[in-house]
Amino acid sequence: MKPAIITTNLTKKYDGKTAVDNLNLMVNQGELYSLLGVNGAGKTTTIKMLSCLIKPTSGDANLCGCSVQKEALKVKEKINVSPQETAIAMQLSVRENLEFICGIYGHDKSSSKKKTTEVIENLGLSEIEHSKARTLSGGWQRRLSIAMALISDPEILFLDEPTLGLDVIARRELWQTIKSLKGRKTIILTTHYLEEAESLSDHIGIMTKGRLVASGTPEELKADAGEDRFEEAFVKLCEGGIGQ
Ligand SMILES: Nc1ncnc2c1ncn2[C@@H]1O[C@H](COP(=O)(O)OP(=O)(O)OP(=O)(O)O)[C@@H](O)[C@H]1O
Repeated sequence: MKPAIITTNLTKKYDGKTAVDNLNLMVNQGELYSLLGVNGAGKTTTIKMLSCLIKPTSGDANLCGCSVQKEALKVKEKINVSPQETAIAMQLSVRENLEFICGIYGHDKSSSKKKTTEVIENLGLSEIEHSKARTLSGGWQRRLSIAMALISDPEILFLDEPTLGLDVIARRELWQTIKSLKGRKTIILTTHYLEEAESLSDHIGIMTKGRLVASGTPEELKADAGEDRFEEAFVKLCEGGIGQ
């Protein structure tokens, strides 16, 4: 398997305070990797550095062969982000939102229609394609937000807390959408829902105070912590930092 992301001593300091501390992780192409950690652990800062929204203080990350320090523009062509705060135009329909994004990426009218239809079909949005975004439930809005991020055909997709605030049914429906992308895209997910990480991830990294304190498959992490339940393993690994 080829690596999609390799970070080397990736570090971010804010006014001398270290938010991400010499992070070394590797994510293989086509896998779903979850970054977990308690509030303030450094997950969002890591995602922001990997998606070139902020510059690392030191160290580097290589995404699909390109350095975030030296080739940020090339990295941006290969990735996309479905952010926590949705970037949907509420007065537009689902189709109009997607066609608008196609325009930003330089598609002409007929190619926009074709690409939009393809993404609508792939993400199961057909029944709501003509609904105004503002009339959609939170779950549908998140699905539209992911669809918008897929218009550019990114090799790597970042999903920052994609199911935050969704009810349990909508959350599980979104899991199906995310599962349907597995293997086709490299996905980096942050979440506070441990059951979600356990159910969806190929590999999980656990961060505490800016450092990666454990990494492995959900089964490996449970075995490392000597726990049957993932939640117990997570707490133990956060506190003890074993299992690297
Ligand atoms: N722009 C900023 N300026 C100063 N400090 C910051 C900034 N952004 C983040 N931090 C600090 O960096 C640390 C890591 O924050 P970060 O948001 O990456 O954590 P997180 O794991 O994503 O947390 P959460 O789960 O609450 O979203 C925290 O101590 C935070 O206060």
